[in-house]
Amino acid sequence: GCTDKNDNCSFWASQGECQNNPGFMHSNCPVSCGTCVEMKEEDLLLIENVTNYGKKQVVQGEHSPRTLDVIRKTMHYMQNDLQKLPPQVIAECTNRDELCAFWAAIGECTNNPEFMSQECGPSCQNCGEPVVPPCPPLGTIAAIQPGGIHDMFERIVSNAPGNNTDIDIDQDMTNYTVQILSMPNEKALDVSVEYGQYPWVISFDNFVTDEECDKLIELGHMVGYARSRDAGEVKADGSFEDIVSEGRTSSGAFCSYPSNCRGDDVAQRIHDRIAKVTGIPAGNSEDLQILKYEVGEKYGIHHDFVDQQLLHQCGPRILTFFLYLNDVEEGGETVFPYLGISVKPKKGAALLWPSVLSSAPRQRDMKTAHEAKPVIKDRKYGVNSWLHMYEYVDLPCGFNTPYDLL
Ligand SMILES: O=C(O)CCC(=O)C(=O)O
Ligand SMILES: [Fe+2]
Repeated sequence: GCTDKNDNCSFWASQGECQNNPGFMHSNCPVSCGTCVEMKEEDLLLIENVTNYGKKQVVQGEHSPRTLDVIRKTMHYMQNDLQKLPPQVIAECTNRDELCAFWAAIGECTNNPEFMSQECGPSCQNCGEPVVPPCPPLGTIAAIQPGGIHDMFERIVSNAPGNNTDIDIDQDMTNYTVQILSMPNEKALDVSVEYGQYPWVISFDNFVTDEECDKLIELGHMVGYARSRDAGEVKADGSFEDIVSEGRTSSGAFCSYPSNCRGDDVAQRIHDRIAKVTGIPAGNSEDLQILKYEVGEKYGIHHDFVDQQLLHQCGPRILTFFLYLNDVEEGGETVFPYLGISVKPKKGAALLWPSVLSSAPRQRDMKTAHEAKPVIKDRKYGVNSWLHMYEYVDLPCGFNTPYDLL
């Protein structure tokens, strides 16, 4: 029958996740999303028949018609086309997950081809075919070329209005100053030595006004700060366990359009300001993740780069723009253990660092692993803006659902 598969379903639904993350929600929380459907006799038979080719398929929610369509095509493919292929291919061709047909119906065969070919050959009707990595989506271009991160940081440092009185600040810009916490030495421009080089890390003062800080905190409360899920929980596609916030005990709220947050004037102004300073379009930023740490809460050492996103249309996270929304009496520092950097939270301040190498912007820069120290006295509020290589907002980012629920 039609049931919710997670205790948090009704909470997530109340936060607008049915609209925000329909892929994940409609298959896991159909009751809370109100998307259970009555199945026809012939459809039930179809679902029964396709179990000859792997796991029984889940058909639920508003995507049911398209999911059934995939199953019909799967049956035809398995009974006709597949039979012309070598026996080893036939033997390997099976749906290994109950969500294969659903994923195929929402476009994952093209958005996430490596995973889908492995797990869901019948549903994608491509058993034995070589995997073609996804092209960058039409109409968007890579935000950063090799060397571009280095150039960007140099530009940000020399253009900071508070450091340089020649720069006019327009209406929505603040009079921020910039300090360099880490930068490559001269040889950084020689690509071949970059692995041994230090990355850029810079901090900003007065990047966000007091009023904007207060508004962002309030938006977080409006959306609702949800406690991070425990590390090790199996994700919708079963493969993200070790990426998930190892050691995060704080709470977070994603400032999305469906939760009436991303469209807010202040949220938009912050996205625009970050875009103006970095030169990376606002659409390449994930929804602002507003964080709340109570006394004792922390985020253990981790890296913001997510390997699986290399296969997604949005591409990897290339930069983290982190905002501090309040002064914290004690604790709560952001620490980069490999760089000897420790930053104390300060209202309106910000921190910018790359997740990737400037010379090879699809490769993780291990040196920017970092942690948030436990808050000792007070409460800490912060914001993540994760900037991607490609457009994030208007195009599907493969399986962004599991991250969006962190
Ligand atoms: O709270 C901080 O200082 C850093 C948080 C962080 O690294 C993250 O959320 O990925
Ligand atoms: Fe982080």
